[in-house]
Amino acid sequence: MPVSDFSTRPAASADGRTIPNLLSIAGTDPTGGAGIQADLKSFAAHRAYGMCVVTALVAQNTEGVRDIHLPPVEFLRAQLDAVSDDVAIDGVKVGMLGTAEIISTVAAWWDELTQDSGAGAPVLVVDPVMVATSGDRLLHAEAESALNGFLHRADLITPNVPELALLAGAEPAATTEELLAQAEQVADTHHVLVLAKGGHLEDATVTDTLVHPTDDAGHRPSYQQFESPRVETSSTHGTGCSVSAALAALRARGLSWPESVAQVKDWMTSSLQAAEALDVGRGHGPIQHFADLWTS
Ligand SMILES: Nc1ncnc2c1ncn2[C@@H]1O[C@H](COP(=O)(O)OP(=O)(O)OP(=O)(O)O)[C@@H](O)[C@H]1O
Ligand SMILES: Cc1ncc(COP(=O)(O)O)c(N)n1
Repeated sequence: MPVSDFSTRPAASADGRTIPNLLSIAGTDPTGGAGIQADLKSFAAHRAYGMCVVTALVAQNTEGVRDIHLPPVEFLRAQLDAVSDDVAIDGVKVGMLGTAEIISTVAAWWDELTQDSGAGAPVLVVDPVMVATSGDRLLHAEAESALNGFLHRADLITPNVPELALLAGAEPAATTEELLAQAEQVADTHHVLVLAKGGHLEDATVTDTLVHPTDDAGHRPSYQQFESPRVETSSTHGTGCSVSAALAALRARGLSWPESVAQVKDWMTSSLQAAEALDVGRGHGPIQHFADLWTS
């Protein structure tokens, strides 16, 4: 956890910029609902300038993943350097990493980028993408321990129910209580703030919870819970990607984590409600990122 204070952070405008520069490091979805394509829409919906570095080219659609092509890691590093040699980055969202080699390449770049920056480091949100909604694996099973070794760098991680179970080495939680116990374990293991997302539970209310690690005195700040009504829709492809990108953007704009989560939950509810106006694919369709913008 590189940021000592979990609740406040200077806005990107502290050095004169009012529109933060946000980078997504993730895989692709040619149907535009998940991965990098979702992240860029989410950055734009939250008034941030979006940039992207591709970790994996994924031949997928709303029905599932067909194939994955991994560019050489030297080329991944070249993409990362091309951005950071030129642009002041205010926030980074990391999604699909795929392999241990990709994880160590991104980690080395991040460590060099931030070695002297202290609290001035970009916001880092890690969505520990492992398995797609369709059930297809997006992270090699043998890379799970490498992903565990990456997480302490993050300001916030945003696992869903199955991802939190894999990180905690447990069965997927069936209740919010089980989810929170796993989140506490993961928060303490990696000393990182966890947003435990409840989308995969079946309650009529979807609850996401910010779970802090214990501090040096063994004290854990109280949970902050964010509830919203469950929207009945099959258009949930890319919700996790979109939420993590939105949180990175709002935090880089200077909102606290609780303010960011509250705002993103409201936005996600309207994006899911408006998704039926889209007609994209036969499987799990995308959300409507711009529902609040396209009012006519
Ligand atoms: N049906 C729903 N109605 C309202 N909010 C939802 C619904 N499903 C998910 N959300 C919200 O969307 C976000 C993503 O939740 P979820 O737990 O589904 O993550 P995820 O599994 O990573 O997403 P993805 O479907 O992209 O894999 C959370 O903020 C959650 O509260
Ligand atoms: C490149 C990429 N990253 C992440 C996801 C997860 O999204 P979902 O669980 O909604 O399929 C995905 N399908 N593809």
